[in-house]
Amino acid sequence: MNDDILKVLYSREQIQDATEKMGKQITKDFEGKDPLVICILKGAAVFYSDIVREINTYCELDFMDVSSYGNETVSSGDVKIIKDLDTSVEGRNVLIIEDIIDTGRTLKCLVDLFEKRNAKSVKICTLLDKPDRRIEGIVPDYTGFKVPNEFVVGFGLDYMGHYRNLPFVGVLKPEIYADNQE
Ligand SMILES: O=P(O)(O)OC[C@H]1O[C@H](OP(=O)(O)OP(=O)(O)O)[C@H](O)[C@@H]1O
Ligand code: HPA
Ligand SMILES: [Mg+2]
Repeated sequence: MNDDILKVLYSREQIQDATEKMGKQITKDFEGKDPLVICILKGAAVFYSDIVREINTYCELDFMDVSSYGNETVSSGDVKIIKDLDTSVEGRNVLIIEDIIDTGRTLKCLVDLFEKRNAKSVKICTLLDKPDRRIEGIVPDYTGFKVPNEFVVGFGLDYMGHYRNLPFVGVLKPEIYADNQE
């Protein structure tokens, strides 16, 4: 698996530092607000487990599974809810945790949904932001790194279901993508 990586963009240590910084700020901003901290599966799972342990105030955790990429490197634009929240967002301060904002379609759909469900506030924390590819006007409140316009994998992010377990964020060798384009 490691042989498929062309280059590492963000190491485990760099991600850890960024996560600690974001956690400190989130702790300050959400003190006394008892936020509902939502993990957007599957991509955010790895980052989520780290960031929630840096939030040093009362909060509740919940999970939602949405998907728009399937096995492609380009969003289908069709955001499907595979598993909804167990908790009501009505009157709650919501903090969405994502691995990456790319076109912004996933988050636009989620922010609209939580506003329609009468959340008190909706904020976004993302490990990675790829602003060059934005279609929807989504701006995160907490960002780990701005990434160049490349398809990245690792730390929760997949290509065809693989590489989520890499402990860093990197770029695959071009032949890996080419091998899958028939
Ligand atoms: O800004 P966008 O263009 O919408 O892309 C970002 C979304 O795409 C990926 O999820 P995906 O739909 O691939 O599902 P996954 O999290 O299960 O991998 C990623 O985890 C984000 O949720
Ligand atoms: O660059 C990416 N990598 C993996 N999954 C993604 N989903 C949106 N953008 C990406
Ligand atoms: Mg996702």
